[in-house]
Amino acid sequence: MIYSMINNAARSLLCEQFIANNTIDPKLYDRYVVKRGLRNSDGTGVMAGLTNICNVHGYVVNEGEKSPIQGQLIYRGYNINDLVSNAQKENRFGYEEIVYLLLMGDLPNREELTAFKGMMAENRPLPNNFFEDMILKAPSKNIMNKMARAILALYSYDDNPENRSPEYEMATAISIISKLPNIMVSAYQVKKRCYDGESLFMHPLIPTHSTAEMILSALRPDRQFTEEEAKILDLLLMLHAEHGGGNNSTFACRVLTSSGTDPYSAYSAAIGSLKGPRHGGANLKVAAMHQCIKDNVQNWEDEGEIADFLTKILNKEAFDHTGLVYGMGHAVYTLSDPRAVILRENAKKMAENTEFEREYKLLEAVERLTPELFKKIKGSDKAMCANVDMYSGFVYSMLGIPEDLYTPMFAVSRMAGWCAHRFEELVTGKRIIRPAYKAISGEKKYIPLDER
Ligand SMILES: CC(=O)SCCNC(=O)CCNC(=O)[C@H](O)C(C)(C)COP(=O)(O)OP(=O)(O)OC[C@H]1O[C@@H](n2cnc3c(N)ncnc32)[C@H](O)[C@@H]1OP(=O)(O)O
Ligand SMILES: O=C([O-])CC(=O)C(=O)O
Repeated sequence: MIYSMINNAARSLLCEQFIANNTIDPKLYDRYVVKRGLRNSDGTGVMAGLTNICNVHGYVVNEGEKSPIQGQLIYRGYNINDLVSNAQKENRFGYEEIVYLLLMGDLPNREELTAFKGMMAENRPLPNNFFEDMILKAPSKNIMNKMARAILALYSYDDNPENRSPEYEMATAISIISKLPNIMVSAYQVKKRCYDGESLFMHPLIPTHSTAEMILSALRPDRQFTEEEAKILDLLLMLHAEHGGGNNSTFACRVLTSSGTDPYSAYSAAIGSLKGPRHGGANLKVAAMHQCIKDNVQNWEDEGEIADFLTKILNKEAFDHTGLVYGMGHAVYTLSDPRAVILRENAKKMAENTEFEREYKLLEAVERLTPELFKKIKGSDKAMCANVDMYSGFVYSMLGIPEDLYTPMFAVSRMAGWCAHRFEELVTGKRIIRPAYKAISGEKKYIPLDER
């Protein structure tokens, strides 16, 4: 049921008027040299700031020409491949170390890491009555929506939410990063009870758990999980934690921060942005698209048949009729997104000799076939690769994590990056972010009501 009391006929009429008065001729963007989506004509982003936090490296510009390269992701100077492989070599969880690295600016030593993990564990519980008042009441079918509202609601539980001192901001950031997984799982349990007719259970937290272990333990009725499962979830958390200042959600966080507003407003806005299907919400869309391909392609090993269906998607004749192959394409990466490379390898290993193997091969065929089809259909020479959202949902599904949590898991991890960028904006930005819009409306003489 829609709460709006505007009937269909009125809605159509208002929309018609809106469209008639609001179309903008695409040629005007060129005439006024407007950088649509804050992009230069070759697709590179307009430089909007400086950052110490992360380098997303996806192409080189040589004598004015953009050349594709294999993608690299560097957190605070450390290559993501090194961060991941060293945590794996030492057989330990890596996400908490990455949170420390992003917030504080360098890797923690053993004592610092132990103390930080303790701080995160202490901060996981929600304030008194928060679950009853803010999560159980007014549930949402969409966990991203509930998480954004829960973060905003935390403002009321903070004694001094307008304190902008770095010490206060740091404490707030650690508190929110630690609480968000708990908020996510709680919101999901309530959603299942209210909308799916399932039982609600709320296991007590175990303070010694890493973030990945806490999530698996809280989600499963019997609290059981294997070490291997927890390490894969930890890997997903490490890979999603940060992606520079220009991605849509981080930029949203920086835009809000630059106005001087409170952290709860800035972080909830970032969650709202990440929810979008062209950003973090793409992992959910990939799952739906994968299902649609499985339903419509009879022989999953027939590349011709898969290519025909992808052609229909690209021509807006199938799936959600947007023409987008979700999980493909990136604003920065050209030949590869290093996160998708790592996730593909892990997805392959997990699926081998299991019921998931055929599905993995189908997804991999989508990744392989789409770039050529895209070039042919669009007549574009844009290099296109799979992005982080291509395989993440599939890995979550093999871990038994429900689709409702695909994008929320991304938000839980990325909160670390958003917090680091908020600090950087507070400390180094010092200007309200305020680009310009060229007005093309012209001027009109006011007509009195009776004469219109
Ligand atoms: C965590 C993340 O946010 S990763 C990205 C997740 N998003 C997705 O997977 C959604 C699918 N991909 C996309 O929509 C895009 O590739 C984006 C948003 C990720 C990046 O977009 P950009 O590189 O900036 O490309 P841009 O938006 O300029 O598109 C250029 C053209 O290519 C098309 N295009 C880009 N990606 C795709 C795609 N995956 N499938 C079909 N067409 C595409 C666009 O529709 C556009 O067509 P148009 O000129 O007819 O309007
Ligand atoms: O960088 C981007 O535009 C989107 C992305 O991959 C991310 O935020 O992880």
